[in-house]
Amino acid sequence: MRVLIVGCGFVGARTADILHAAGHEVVGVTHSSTSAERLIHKPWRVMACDVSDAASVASLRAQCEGMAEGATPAWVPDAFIHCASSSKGGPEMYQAVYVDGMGHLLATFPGAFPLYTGSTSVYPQTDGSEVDETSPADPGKETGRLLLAAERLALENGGAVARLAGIYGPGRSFVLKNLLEGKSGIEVNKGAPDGRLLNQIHADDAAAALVHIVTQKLLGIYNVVDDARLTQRECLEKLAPLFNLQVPAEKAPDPGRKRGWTHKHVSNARLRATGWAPQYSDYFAALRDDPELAPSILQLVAEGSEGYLPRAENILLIGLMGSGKSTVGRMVAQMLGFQFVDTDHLIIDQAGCSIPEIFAKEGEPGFRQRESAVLRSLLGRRHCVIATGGGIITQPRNLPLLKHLGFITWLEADVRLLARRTAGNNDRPLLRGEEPPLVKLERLLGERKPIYKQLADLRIQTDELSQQESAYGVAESARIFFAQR
Ligand SMILES: Nc1ncnc2c1ncn2[C@@H]1O[C@H](COP(=O)(O)OP(=O)(O)OP(=O)(O)O)[C@@H](O)[C@H]1O
Ligand SMILES: O=C(O)C1=C[C@@H](O)[C@@H](O)[C@H](O)C1
Ligand SMILES: [Mg+2]
Repeated sequence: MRVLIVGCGFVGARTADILHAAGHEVVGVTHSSTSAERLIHKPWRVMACDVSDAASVASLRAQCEGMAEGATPAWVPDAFIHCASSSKGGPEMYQAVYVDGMGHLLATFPGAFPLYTGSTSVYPQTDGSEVDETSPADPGKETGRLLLAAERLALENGGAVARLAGIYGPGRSFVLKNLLEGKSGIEVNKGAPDGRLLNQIHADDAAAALVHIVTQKLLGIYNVVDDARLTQRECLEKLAPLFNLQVPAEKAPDPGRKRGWTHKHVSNARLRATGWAPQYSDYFAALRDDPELAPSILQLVAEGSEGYLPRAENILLIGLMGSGKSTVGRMVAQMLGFQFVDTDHLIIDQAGCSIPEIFAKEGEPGFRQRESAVLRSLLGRRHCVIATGGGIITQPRNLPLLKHLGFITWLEADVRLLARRTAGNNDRPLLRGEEPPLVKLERLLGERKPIYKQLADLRIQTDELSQQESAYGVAESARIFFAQR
């Protein structure tokens, strides 16, 4: 199938990736040549076009036709997906991008199946009711009415509309970002004593839904939302403790909300009945199973102008194999009355086999995936001493999690000492390869040192110290660190 994807943003680019990987011919369209450049590495074609301008859309068609050289028939799309965004503009932008844009695409590609991506914000209900595609959609705001006008164009021309709920994914989650930045509240009023009902969808699931609708040419309107029925209170009461934060206070709904204040639960039953199901049934499943979601938002907050990342009251030990993370960690836990946790042990328990067996069966990538999942599962824990695996810092996605999870100590020791300490057993597959252990440890130190250094709140050179002395140093430094925060 030949598909034109107009608007290759957060959902559009993913949709193009899925279609391309499934063997479809994809042309991705962005609104300017600068935005096209950002997608230059994609395996599908990218073209620039301003959908609000009829001449620009005509030129897009000419560019598509020009793709097929010589005698082969011109490249004409079998379907197009309008998922361009007005980038937060007002009614004029909505009219230009959504309504005029849809009109230009329909006129220019008359034979193509049209899919318009709208929004569940068109349902105006404020009574907490369950809404489906047959429920009244009559938003009070002008912008909402323009979304409906664009929808009508798709429907009247034998196409489909996907009404997307609030999209989140790696790098984007307003709920978590606001919470971490201390900006969230439970928006209550008389009709919603527990705050609004949240209707959300993971970007991967949204993209999979668009692919599902377009490849099957499903007709009519489909809500694209996950399976959860979740009030703001339920969400924040579960989310805040996961990040060691207080549940935010209640507040009045913000009258300036871009798409108005609504309180309804949007049903996905119609789309589910056609065979689509979300990979992430709710937001918490995504936090657990999407390896990038939580780390990316923690990173965003850490980099943000306010830059304050909440740190949980735990102690983490990092460092090379044999540096004493497990041994010293156990002692620190005892000194402070903290619980001792070892990520390597959690991985072994969860996998039901040893680390060398995991490496043999799944390779190092399999082991690293398990290690990241174990780290995510520690979100919300406090008063723990966490001994980590020596290579946990090799995965960039683990770094914001480690930083958030607590006070980080890097245990250092001379590599010859490490080689001696680790010589006695076969639990460390990385030291049982072709390379002699000392050479391997030296190489790993070279690769990892900058990351250990960047991450550590405290470095302890342990060569001359007993295990008790190291443990005492960690415990006292952590005590001071937490007392000062
Ligand atoms: N400061 C120390 N002095 C003497 N021996 C030590 C010291 N720290 C650790 N050891 C010994 O070194 C060996 C390896 O230590 P340990 O298992 O705690 O390392 P680790 O950092 O957890 O390694 P890995 O990354 O492989 O889990 C153990 O036998 C331990 O008793
Ligand atoms: O340094 C490493 O990469 C490793 C250290 C151990 O703790 C284990 O996590 C595993 O053997 C890998
Ligand atoms: Mg260990």
